[in-house]
Amino acid sequence: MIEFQHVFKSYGRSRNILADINFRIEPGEFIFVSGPSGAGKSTLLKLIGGLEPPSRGSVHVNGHRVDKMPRRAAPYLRRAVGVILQDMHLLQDRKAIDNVLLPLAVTGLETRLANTRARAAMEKVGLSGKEDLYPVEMSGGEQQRLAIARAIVNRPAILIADEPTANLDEESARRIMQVFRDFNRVGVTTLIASHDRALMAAYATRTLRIDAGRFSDIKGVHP
Ligand SMILES: Nc1ncnc2c1ncn2[C@@H]1O[C@H](COP(=O)(O)OP(=O)(O)OP(=O)(O)O)[C@@H](O)[C@H]1O
Repeated sequence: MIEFQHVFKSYGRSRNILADINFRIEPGEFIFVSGPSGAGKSTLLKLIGGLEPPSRGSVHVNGHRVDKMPRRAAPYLRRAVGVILQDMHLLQDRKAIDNVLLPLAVTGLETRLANTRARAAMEKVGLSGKEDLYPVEMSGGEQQRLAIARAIVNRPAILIADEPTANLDEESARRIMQVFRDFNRVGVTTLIASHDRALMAAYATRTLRIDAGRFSDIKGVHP
């Protein structure tokens, strides 16, 4: 469950990017966050992932108040929420498999088990056999799937992805969306920020839209 109550967000002394946002997302929902460039889509996802604090209001994730979480609770959130940001932050000097292993390092999982988990995550996103490649040796779509593998290796209950299909050709975008759908089908709550109308028309069941500070919660796609 994700719940925003009277959430405001500004950066420093700038205007409010988000103003009095209220919504609730039930486990297993598949949601798009839409709106023009700069509207605050990434900001909204970052609040859920605990990567930015709200200026006011409360953000609940699985019954925990993210905005009040002490620093030592951050590992909990990192495990509960898989984050795929726009710049994927893949480590270029590490092989694909080592990028996926990274989130497991902090869990203290035994090496052999960690390797099995990382390989399984790569298999789920269709990257079996690419374990030993470096990110630069992979296509844009493959790098995006690698970022997804890294986000799901800890088996999060929630996945948030910021423009995961930007800069991808149609076929790669379709494959990425299929990966999200597969996770959603087994119960993972999924939020995807996008301004690709065709993509949303094909997949959206509910859209949270931010436009010039106005927020709307729409069943299906924004008309
Ligand atoms: N760390 C930051 N410090 C200051 N301002 C920021 C910061 N992050 C975002 N902003 C500003 O907040 C506004 C919303 O940014 P955000 O990235 O959430 O929008 P977006 O809808 O995701 O845009 P895009 O579609 O272009 O990615 C923008 O005006 C941006 O310049």
